[in-house]
Formats: sequence, structure tokens, C-alpha cells
Amino acid sequence: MTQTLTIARPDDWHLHLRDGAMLRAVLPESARHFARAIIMPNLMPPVVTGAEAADYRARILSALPDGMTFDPLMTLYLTEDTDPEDMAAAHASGLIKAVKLYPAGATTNSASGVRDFEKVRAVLEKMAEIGLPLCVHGEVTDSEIDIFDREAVFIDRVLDPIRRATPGLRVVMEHITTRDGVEYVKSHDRDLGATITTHHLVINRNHILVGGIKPHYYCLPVAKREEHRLALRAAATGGDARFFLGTDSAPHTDANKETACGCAGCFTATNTLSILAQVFEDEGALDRLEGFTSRHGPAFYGLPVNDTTVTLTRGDAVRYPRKIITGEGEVTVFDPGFPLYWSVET
Ligand SMILES: NC(=O)N[C@@H](CC(=O)O)C(=O)O
Ligand SMILES: [Zn+2]
Ligand SMILES: [Zn+2]
Repeated sequence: MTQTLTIARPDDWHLHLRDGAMLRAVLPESARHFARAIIMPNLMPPVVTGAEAADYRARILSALPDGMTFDPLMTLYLTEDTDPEDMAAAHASGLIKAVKLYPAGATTNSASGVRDFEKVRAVLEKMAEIGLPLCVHGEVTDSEIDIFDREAVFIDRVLDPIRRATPGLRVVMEHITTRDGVEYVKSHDRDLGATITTHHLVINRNHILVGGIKPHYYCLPVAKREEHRLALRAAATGGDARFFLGTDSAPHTDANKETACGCAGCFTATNTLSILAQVFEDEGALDRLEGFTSRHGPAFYGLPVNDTTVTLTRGDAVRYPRKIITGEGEVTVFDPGFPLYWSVET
């Protein structure tokens, strides 16, 4: 018997589209299945002002192939020099839906991020006042902190103090990777949500390191122990509206991944929905897939659920290309390590 599942069209609440030739190659991979996405601003140079976000949005829309629709929800990259008035105007016009905090040095293109959190106090207060969410890459950058502990330490030393000091600030903990992250979200019932990636539901740190180093499984925050992956799976499939999908699909060319100092990021846009359907089936939670991919995110951001749908069909194994070709070089598609049986019709 063929099994089918029709859900409201998904959105991606954390996506890297890059620019130029890479943008043109990866955008259709997301637009095929997703209606909207929160677009990460970590370009070189970063998207800091409202005018830069408007220009970037126009470049995204002009890269969209004929016949495809997609609504890029723009963000600003928070720097110590961000102008609260420019930010508020970009929010009031409907252009931006969030501001992104990168601790300086935490991840790809984060050098312009925040070192001294006192310097962004006025911006954060303005955001709390106008209801503009802060999306957070939650890792400390102190060199003495072990890379596997950086998320938990960030929650204690940075995130919790910021939230206490800024009542009403709405925060999305992006790409959480730990039980600590899940528990922090669950213990606060106001103004807090978290995105979970597809790959962190599938891999733990053994997948990166056992039997040879796998550069295409290296991303930040780095995948943790199995107990953390299981906590993420329980959170994603448990129906709690504070958790929603942000794929963090982050394309880097194979040349930049398969090298002595490889870039961080997994490219998952192409096969994310097939992988997620399998994960939710394995957890006996197919009825909760729509909440995670299509309902909880809009609820957090105060946006309507999409009125179009996608239909997933369980059948013979579905094959996706191993790589996509871009004008900058090949980009490897994330390999979940298990066969996929759910195909997506739109
Ligand atoms: N997740 C990653 O490993 N990489 C992202 C940056 C980020 O989201 O931290 C990228 O821009 O490549
Ligand atoms: Zn990040
Ligand atoms: Zn990201």
C-alpha cells in the first residue's frame, strides 16, 4: 500500500543561500520544497544595514528560476556598530524578520560579530521593545573551552545573562546540538524557541571521526555525543511548538571542505524533507512532521501558515544527486547514511 502524507508547505527557519553563482545554484534546491526561509546574513562582507538587506533580497529574487516562488525572510547581521534606528526602520517596513548574533570568531564569516555584549545593549533593548527576534549562534569562542562544551557554556555565561538583562527579548537558539539546549528551551515558556537541523537529528560525533575523517559531516556547532542526538530527536518529534526546522543548509565547495583545514557546514537543502520524513517515521511521529516543518516556525514569527501543500509519498528508494554543480565548483549533498523512501511532490 502506498502511504502518502500531505502537509502545509514547509519553511526553513535558518538557511544560507550565499551570493552570486553559488546563490543561483542552491536557491532552486530550497525553493523546490520550501515556501519561505530565514536567510542568514553572513556574507563577505556581512549584511548589516537595512539597505544591504534590501539589495540582498533583490539579488535572491532575481536568481529565482522562472516558475518558482520563494519568499526570502531577511535578517541583519548584528555588529557592535549596528544602528538601532536603521534596524527598527527595516523591521517596520516588513523587510527584516530577525537579527542574527554571531559571537566573533564562532563560525563561518563571524569576524564582524560581537565581542563585547555591552556594546549591543541598546540594540537588544530596541529589539525587545519592537518585538524583533534575535537569532543566536550559541557557542562561546574562548579558546580554552572545549569545542564540545561551547554551546552549554554559552547558555550559562552569555545567553541566560542577556535574556535576564533584556526582558521581552524574543530569542531563537539556532541549530541546537545538545540536551542542555533542549532543556534550556523547555524550562522557559516565554520568548524562546529553537531551530534544529536535519543533520543533527541524524549524525553524532562518531559519524565525523570513526573510520576516517568525514569532512562533509563537519559543521558548527559540531555534532555531539549520541545522548544529545537522541535529545534533539525527542524535541523535534515531540510536538512541542518551541522547536522548529532550521536546516542550516550551508553550501561550501568540495574543494573548500576536502582540504587540510575544511570549512564547516552541511548542505542539506536537496534531500532534507525525505530525510525528515524518515526520521519522523522511525520515531513513530509522522503526524508531527507538519508541526515541525510548517506550523511551529510561523507561530513563533507571527506569520501565517502557508496555504499551499507538499505531498510526501513512501515508495521505492528515492535517489538524489550526490553533488550539485555550481559556478564555484561541486557541492556535496548531505548523505544521511540510510536509504530514503519518501519522495516529495509539490
Ligand atoms: N553551520 C555551519 O557549519 N556553517 C555556517 C555558519 C553557521 O551557521 O554557523 C556557514 O555559513 O557555513
Ligand atoms: Zn551558526
Ligand atoms: Zn547557519
